[in-house]
Amino acid sequence: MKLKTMTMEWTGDELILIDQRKIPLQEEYMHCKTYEEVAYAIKEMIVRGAPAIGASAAFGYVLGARQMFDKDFDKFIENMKKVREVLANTRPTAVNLFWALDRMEKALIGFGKPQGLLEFLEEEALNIAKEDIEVNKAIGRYGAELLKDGDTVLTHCNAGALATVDYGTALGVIRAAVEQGKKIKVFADETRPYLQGARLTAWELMKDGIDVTLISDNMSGWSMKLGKINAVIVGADRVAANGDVANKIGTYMVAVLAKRHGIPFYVAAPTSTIDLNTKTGKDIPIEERKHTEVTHCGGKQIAPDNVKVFNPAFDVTDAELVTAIITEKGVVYPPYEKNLKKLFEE
Ligand SMILES: CSC[C@H]1O[C@H](OP(=O)(O)O)[C@H](O)[C@@H]1O
Repeated sequence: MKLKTMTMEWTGDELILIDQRKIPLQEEYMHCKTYEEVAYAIKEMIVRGAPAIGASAAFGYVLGARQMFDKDFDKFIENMKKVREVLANTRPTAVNLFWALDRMEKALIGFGKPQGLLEFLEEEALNIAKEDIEVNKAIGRYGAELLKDGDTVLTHCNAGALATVDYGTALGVIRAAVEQGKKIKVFADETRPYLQGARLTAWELMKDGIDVTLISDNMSGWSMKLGKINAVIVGADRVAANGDVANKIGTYMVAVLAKRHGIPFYVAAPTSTIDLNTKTGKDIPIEERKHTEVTHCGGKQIAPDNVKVFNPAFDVTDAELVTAIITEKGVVYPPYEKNLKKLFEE
C-alpha cells in the first residue's frame, strides 16, 4: 500500500477519494483511474481543500502520464501539456493546485528521458502527499503554542484532514493542542452554502472526540460578543505576498467580527499556499459556483424559481485583519510583505 488516509488512497493504479459531498450521512468513494476522473473529482468537490486538491492533481498527473506516454520525449511533453491544462482548469482559487502541477511538470522536464520517468513521477506525487502530512503536523505544533488550556476556538469551513492529505491545517493546530493535553473546545460554523463546517468539520472533530459545537454562520458574532470565543483559526486557499488571504466565503466576515471583539484571527497555511507571485488579494481569482448551491440546501429547493444568485466560493481577508499566519516554518507576523518573503529565502 502506497498511501492511505481518510481523504485519499493511492494504490499504485488508482486514486481513491472519499466523496466529501456525501459526508456525514454516507461514506462513499470515487475510484479515479484516469486524469479526467481526477479532474472531475476536483471540479465537483468530491475532493476539496487546497492541499488535498494539490495532492490529488499530482496523482492525476501521474495517471495522465501513463495514459499519454510516448517514447518520443518531446511528443510526450506536448501530450502532458493537455493533462496539465485539464487539471488546472478545474478550480481557480486554491494556489496549491498550480503549485503541485508546476512541481510535477518540473519533475517531468528535469528527468529528461522516457525510461523510468513514470516511476519517477509517481514518487514525486507520493512525496507531495507525504510531505503535506508532515507540514500539517509542523503547522499544528507551531499553532498549538498560541492556544491556552481551556481556550475555545472558532473555525470556519473545513481546514481539517479532509482538506489536506491528512491531519489538517487549522484543525491540525487544534489536534496538536489537544495532543499536548490542552482542553480545547471548538465552535464550528456551518459555512453556507456548501456547509463544509456542519458536514465535514463537525464530523471530523467528533470522530476524534474533540469537543465541537455547531453554530450557524450568523451566530459567530454573537458568540464572540458573549465572550465564548478566545481565538479564530481558519485555513487558506491562497495567501498573497502582502498577507491578504483568500479563503472560504464568510471568512472575511468572521475576521471583521474578530477584530471588533479583540479576538486573535489566525490563518493556518503551508508555504505551498503562499503565492508571492500574487501581489495582493485583488489579484486572486475568486471562483463562482453554480446557483443551486445557494437556492438548494440538502437537495431541497429553499428559494423561488429563477431567483437571481451571487455565489462566490471565496472571499479575501485584508492582511490587517490577520493576527498571524501559522506555517510549517513558524508563525509569521506582520509586516507580511517582508516576513512572508523571508520564508522562501531560508
Ligand atoms: C486547508 S485548505 C482548506 C480551505 O479550502 C476550502 O475551500 P473548498 O472547500 O471550496 O475547497 C476552504 O476555503 C478551506 O479553508
